[in-house]
Amino acid sequence: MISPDIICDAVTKSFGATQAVSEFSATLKAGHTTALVGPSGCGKSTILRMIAGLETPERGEVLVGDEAPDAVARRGALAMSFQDPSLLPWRSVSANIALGAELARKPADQVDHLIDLVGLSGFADHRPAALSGGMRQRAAIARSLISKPEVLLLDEPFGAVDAITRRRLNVDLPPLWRARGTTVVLVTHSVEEALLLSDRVIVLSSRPASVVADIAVDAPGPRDSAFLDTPAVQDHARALYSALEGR
Ligand SMILES: Nc1ncnc2c1ncn2[C@@H]1O[C@H](COP(=O)(O)OP(=O)(O)OP(=O)(O)O)[C@@H](O)[C@H]1O
Repeated sequence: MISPDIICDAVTKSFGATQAVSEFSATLKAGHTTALVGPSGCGKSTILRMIAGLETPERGEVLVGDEAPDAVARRGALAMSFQDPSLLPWRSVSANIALGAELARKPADQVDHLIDLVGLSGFADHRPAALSGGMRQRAAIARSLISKPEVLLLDEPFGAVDAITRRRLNVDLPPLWRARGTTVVLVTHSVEEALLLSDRVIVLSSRPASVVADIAVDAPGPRDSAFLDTPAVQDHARALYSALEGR
């Protein structure tokens, strides 16, 4: 699979009188995971939605490789997992996960593996109403992974997941998308999660979002909770908190 760079060129977006994003520019490298962190309401989801082709910039441009985002989505190469999992209530967990492949016109050949990976073994035949919010979110993550997308957009994907499971998913899921060479953009409120999952963390200002810090997280090898205790990563965490606090 050849994943594309994502290029945001001076992207600006307003909703009526509310300017959500101002002149946001960044090239998000192919096969890398980039985290966007910033204060609540600063415009992170709006940036992600423009990369997904769900919102159109009023000025500037988003390109995924050399294509417009909606073209990439139409050919089934882009998947997104939202804060709100939006599963189909009449479908089982496994059928909801398979839907990610059906919509992308790809084979649904990894449903059981993904159910295991997100810790939903034993719930494959359950309907979403029989799951907790965190379990529904995990099903949505599996649904976004099944089509093996070139571009994966994750908006607070673990927000409702309990702390222990979240920690496990933070360690278990990235090897899957890294092995596939997926270009991933992640929105998270957690500095620790951003450091565990990402090659690069972009800190955004309060609304309208613009870049206030841009930190590369170079770390070959596996990342687990011990990784967060290493001096280099603690330096990154301090720099990120300073940028978030505007110091
Ligand atoms: N469809 C919309 N219509 C009107 N205003 C919107 C719309 N989408 C976003 N906004 C506004 O744009 C601003 C940025 O919203 P956005 O959801 O991008 O922030 P965020 O950084 O993702 O927030 P959070 O971290 O709380 O999820 C907010 O003031 C929000 O109210």
